[in-house]
Amino acid sequence: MTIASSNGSNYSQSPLISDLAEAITPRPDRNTHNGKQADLFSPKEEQMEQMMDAVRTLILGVGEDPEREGLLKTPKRAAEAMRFLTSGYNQSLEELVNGAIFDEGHNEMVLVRDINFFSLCEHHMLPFMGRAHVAYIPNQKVVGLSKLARIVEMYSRRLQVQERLTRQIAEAIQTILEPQGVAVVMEATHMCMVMRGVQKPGSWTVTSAMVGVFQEEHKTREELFNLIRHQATFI
Ligand SMILES: Nc1nc2c(ncn2[C@@H]2O[C@H](COP(=O)(O)OP(=O)(O)OP(=O)(O)O)[C@@H](O)[C@H]2O)c(=O)[nH]1
Ligand SMILES: [Zn+2]
Repeated sequence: MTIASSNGSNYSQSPLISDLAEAITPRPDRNTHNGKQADLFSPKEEQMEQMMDAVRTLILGVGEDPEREGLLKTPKRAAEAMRFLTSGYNQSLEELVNGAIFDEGHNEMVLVRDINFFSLCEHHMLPFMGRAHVAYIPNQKVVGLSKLARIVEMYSRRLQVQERLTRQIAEAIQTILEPQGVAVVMEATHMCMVMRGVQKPGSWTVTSAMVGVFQEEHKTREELFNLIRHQATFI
C-alpha cells in the first residue's frame, strides 16, 4: 500500500467514460511555446482583447469608472487571471502524463491524499476550493505520483461543477492505467454559497466517484475511507 499526502493544508457513482477524447486531444488553437506568446495577432490575442472589453463592461456595470487610475490595468489583470484559472482547457492528458507510467507489478492501493485544488463554478464563475483524495488499485502499472495531482489540477482549472470534476479525474486515471479500481473523493467549499446567495460559510460539499473494485467491494471502500480519515503522525 502507498499513501502520499500532497500538503498539510487546513482546508477543512459509476463506470465512467466521457469527455476523454477532449481530454486526450490538445487544443488546436494553442499557440504558446514555453509559456510565451507565439504570435501577437493570433486568435488568442483577439480573445484577450475581447476579455478585456468584457471586464471594462463589468466595471461600468457596477457603476465604476474604468478610466480611474486604480482600474486602468484591471481589465488586463482580470483577463490574465481568468486565463490562468481556466488554463486546464489548454492541457491534454497525454502531455501531462508524459509517459510516466511504470510497470511495477504493484497491486496494492495507492492513495494521494489532501491534494489542494481551486476551481471555478460554472454557474457563477466564483471559486470553489478544497482538497481531493485520489486512490487506485493498480493492475501491474503505476503512474508517477505527481501526475495524479496534475490531473486534479488540469480538470480543476476549468469551469466546473464539483460532481463532474470528480468524475473526470476518475475517468482520466481509468484511461491511462486501466487499474483494478479508481476512487476520487473531493471536499470543497463553494464561494457562491458563502459570499452570496444562501451565504453559508463553513458548508462543505463532498463528492465521490468510484470505479471497479471501489464500486464493487464495500471492504475496499471502507479501507479507503479509513485511510482518508487517518491523520498521519509520522510527518
Ligand atoms: N450540483 C452542483 N451545484 C452547484 C455547484 N456549484 C454551484 N452549484 C449550484 O448551482 C445552483 C444554481 O442555481 P440557480 O437557481 O440557477 O442560481 P442562483 O439563483 O444564483 O442560485 P442560489 O445560489 O441558490 O442563489 C445553485 O444551487 C448552486 O449552489 C456544483 O459544483 N455542483
Ligand atoms: Zn456557483
